[in-house]
Amino acid sequence: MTVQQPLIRTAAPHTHTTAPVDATKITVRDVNVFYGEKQALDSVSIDIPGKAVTAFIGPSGCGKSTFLRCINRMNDTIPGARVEGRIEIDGEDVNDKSVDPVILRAKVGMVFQKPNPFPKTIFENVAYGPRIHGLSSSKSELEGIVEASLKKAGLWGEVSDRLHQPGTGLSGGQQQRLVIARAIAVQPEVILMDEPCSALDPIATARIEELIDELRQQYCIVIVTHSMAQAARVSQRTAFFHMGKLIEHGSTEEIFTNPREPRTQDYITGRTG
Ligand SMILES: Nc1ncnc2c1ncn2[C@@H]1O[C@H](COP(=O)(O)OP(=O)(O)OP(=O)(O)O)[C@@H](O)[C@H]1O
Repeated sequence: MTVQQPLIRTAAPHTHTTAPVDATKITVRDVNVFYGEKQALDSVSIDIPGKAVTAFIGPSGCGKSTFLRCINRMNDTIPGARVEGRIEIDGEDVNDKSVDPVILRAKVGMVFQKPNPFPKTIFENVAYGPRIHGLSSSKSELEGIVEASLKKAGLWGEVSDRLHQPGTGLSGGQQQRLVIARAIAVQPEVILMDEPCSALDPIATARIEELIDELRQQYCIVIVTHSMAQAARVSQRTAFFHMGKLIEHGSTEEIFTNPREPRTQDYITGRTG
């Protein structure tokens, strides 16, 4: 196959592409998802590494968000949705009857397209999770968790003097970092991001991308993005979906420079989309 020059360039190797990725964190085998009679995902199997960013790309409606929601059982909340197959995190079946979805969703945090802070103060947005999950035994411990989470989300410097003002008063990019701090506060292992920058301007987007690059040192991150440039910039692994099927996955560099499948090639070169 003749491989054309890619339209999208992956970031310089020192930032990620040649960095070794960690061992498998999430194991997915033969996952099918149905909404009523309609099948949205067809026999998806993939191993997702820990301490790395995996990007899900593909045309609109191919099932990226549906698959992301399988990982923390958010599809359970959609009437008529049915998930088959096996998804394990560190060898534990997320769909096992013994798994409490509330605890699972703390371990597997989620960030959505539109920042969704609670209508509470900045402090309360971050403190809420640790409080309900019993992660702190004193006020000062809780304050410590809030500060550490806001620092990890790169927001502390901008909000430390107004912690008791509403979270909704922040800019879109700050709100998205607040939501990330809220996820971090309950000690997640995996962070799922569903087009986290699509409502943000380029500067706020760049700030979130930098943050994602920092967070991957500590967390398994899975990001759905419509921007192939973003996938190339932030991820070490990329998975290409098309019409409910996982067509191809591999290192981001490979997928963007030398895809095995013509459908991947057509998508990344902009011939389909
Ligand atoms: N709640 C739902 N009820 C019924 N069908 C749904 C629901 N959510 C998604 N679907 C369908 O499942 C398929 C996959 O949708 P999904 O949102 O996962 O795709 P996507 O790749 O994330 O799309 P996009 O890039 O546009 O966000 C689509 O055909 C969609 O219409």
